[in-house]
Amino acid sequence: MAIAFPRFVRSESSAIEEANMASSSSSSVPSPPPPPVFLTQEELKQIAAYKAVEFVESGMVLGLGTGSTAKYAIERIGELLHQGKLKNIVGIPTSKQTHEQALSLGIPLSDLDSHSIVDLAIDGADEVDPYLNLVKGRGGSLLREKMIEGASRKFVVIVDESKMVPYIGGSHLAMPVEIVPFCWKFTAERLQRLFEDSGCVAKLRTYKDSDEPFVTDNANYIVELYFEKDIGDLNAASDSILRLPGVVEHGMFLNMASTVIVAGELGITVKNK
Ligand SMILES: O=C(CO)[C@H](O)[C@H](O)COP(=O)(O)O
Repeated sequence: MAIAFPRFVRSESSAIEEANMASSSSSSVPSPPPPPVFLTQEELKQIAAYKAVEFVESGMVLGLGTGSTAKYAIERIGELLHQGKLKNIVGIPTSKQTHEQALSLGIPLSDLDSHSIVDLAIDGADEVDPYLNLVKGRGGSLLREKMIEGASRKFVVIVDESKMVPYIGGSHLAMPVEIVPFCWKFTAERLQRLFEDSGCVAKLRTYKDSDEPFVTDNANYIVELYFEKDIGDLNAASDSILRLPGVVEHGMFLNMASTVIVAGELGITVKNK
């Protein structure tokens, strides 16, 4: 699919790169401004993903993210490998779904046991706050994502602008917590109680159109936390969640992203830590 690239790219922490803004006409009659380009959310995701793949170099060990945005980055990596523009790439997939996609594209795969240091990971996110803290895992892969992205020298996050929030929990959508299935109600209640001052409601994730609990790639369940109000100190919240027996991992990725690429109607913004 042809991509309608936005008219400029803005980097907040380094140089500002503006493209296609100047008129190429030398006539004295000013040419009319170009018509506005309206991009779909899918196109924005693809634009962010392709921009992130510009960071990929031959010989790298790559963390391959999960979800509808990461999918475009993996597709692009596969394409560049086939064109011979990238060579000797090793991918470490963050989910079974991504493993399947990467296999189908012929991307050589490995794992953290064989490659404990990852050069670059590229993945989507559900929320990004102004400090580049993230919520991830609405696709259910937060544990493997956190292990692989936590082992990465550089972690590039790709989002469309709808994912930007003023504070973590600010979308009022779910913040996922992976828990063991054993006595899940007990763990869910304890999680809800931890954040009762923030109006937290904890719900077990089920499959769409079914009451069956959603089961992660690690054979665990996911409890989704909904907050009415800001949960405040994120590191304290993280510690208190992880201290609960029964919790495996949560979807707050604090201080992990090195770069966030945000694709919006007006262009791409590259935010660096
Ligand atoms: O964390 C994730 C999966 O566990 C995804 O990266 C996150 O949910 C964003 O997904 P999408 O790009 O489809 O919006």
